[in-house]
Amino acid sequence: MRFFAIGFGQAGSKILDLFVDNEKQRGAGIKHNVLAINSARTDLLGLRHIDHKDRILIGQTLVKGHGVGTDNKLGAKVAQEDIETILSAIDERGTHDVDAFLIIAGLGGGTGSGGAPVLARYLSEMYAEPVYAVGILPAPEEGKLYSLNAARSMITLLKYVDNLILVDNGAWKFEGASLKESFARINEEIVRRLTILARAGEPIEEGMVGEMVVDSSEVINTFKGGGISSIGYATTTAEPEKKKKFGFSLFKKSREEASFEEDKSMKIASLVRRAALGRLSVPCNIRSAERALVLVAGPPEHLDRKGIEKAKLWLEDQIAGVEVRAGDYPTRKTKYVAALVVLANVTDIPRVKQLQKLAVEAREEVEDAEKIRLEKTLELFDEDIDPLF
Ligand SMILES: Nc1nc2c(ncn2[C@@H]2O[C@H](COP(=O)(O)OP(=O)(O)OP(=O)(O)O)[C@@H](O)[C@H]2O)c(=O)[nH]1
Repeated sequence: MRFFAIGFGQAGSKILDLFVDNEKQRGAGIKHNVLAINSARTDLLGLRHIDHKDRILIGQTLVKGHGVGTDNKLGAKVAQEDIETILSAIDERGTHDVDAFLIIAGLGGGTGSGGAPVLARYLSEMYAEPVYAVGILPAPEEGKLYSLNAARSMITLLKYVDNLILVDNGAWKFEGASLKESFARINEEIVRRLTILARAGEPIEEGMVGEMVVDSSEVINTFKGGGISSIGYATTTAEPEKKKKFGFSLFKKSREEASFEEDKSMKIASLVRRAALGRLSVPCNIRSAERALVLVAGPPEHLDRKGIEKAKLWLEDQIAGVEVRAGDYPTRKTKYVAALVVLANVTDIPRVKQLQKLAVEAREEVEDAEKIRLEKTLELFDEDIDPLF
């Protein structure tokens, strides 16, 4: 699955930077196109792995390289003003072998939160390829302004994207660590999921045979519909296969072998269950998902078709719809077996409801404060003095 991946704003660019590094380290050989876009010059300079030619500073006339200061209306304006520059950069890099666009942004800030929906709108109008967004939700302790930004951005994004994959910073904060301290680890978790998703439909390593191949078109079919998705992930170490000591008699050997195979398939099925029921990118009710996709990656001797089929049947029972796609990706470049579960088009997401409530409160407080400020300022000058002009 080849992405044209765009990191918008600080959070989005940092996550993309890590994704680029990860792909290089693994020698994945999948050619993604990437762009980091920001209105803050220093944030762009801080990136380490994205080529300088793939970094775009926007809004120089309006904010002079200093960012939009958590004002996502200004973020949208800045993106709109420089949309030609962004679209030309995308066009120059080419889109003919791209399977989907992926815009990554923190929804609580200004540049990414305001700019991502503007870009999504243009891309969806101009290109046939699906447009996905990875939206990072602010943690509750970041305050109501962040909630208002995220709620506004989400509702606009949903008008233009083919799917919005949410990540909840609040749910992912690591115990004992501050939110800022947790960022690096949260970003790693996001990148792990994106990396596996990117493996779908790509040529596997030489000499490896995937038993159940998931093509990029199956990912696209899972995500279609323009809803919100949550992604689960679980890993287990791929223990070296114990030398099979299968006794003397032929009968005994086949029984032990069967139980060994059974064990392997149970492990895969339970790994997938852990991914679906464990920490999701945004906590949601699995029973409200319309579709699901399972991808299992790991050393080939640890993958198991029966296990994946079992997991698939189990997921069919769990979700609201009936469409569950599943496949594997054998690789020797890891000591782990990893399972990714996409819960597509989920509708029961308490955090989204809560964010909207906070956003409405924030909007009302802003409006009230403005009204009071105007009244009080007028009261300050209620003596009968004429202005100069
Ligand atoms: N997961 C994660 N979230 C981040 C990171 N950096 C910032 N955030 C979150 O993203 C939101 C702020 O978005 P940013 O990307 O920093 O802001 P921006 O788009 O650059 O916009 P301005 O700074 O206002 O110009 C907040 O909710 C932060 O919690 C990061 O590295 N990882």
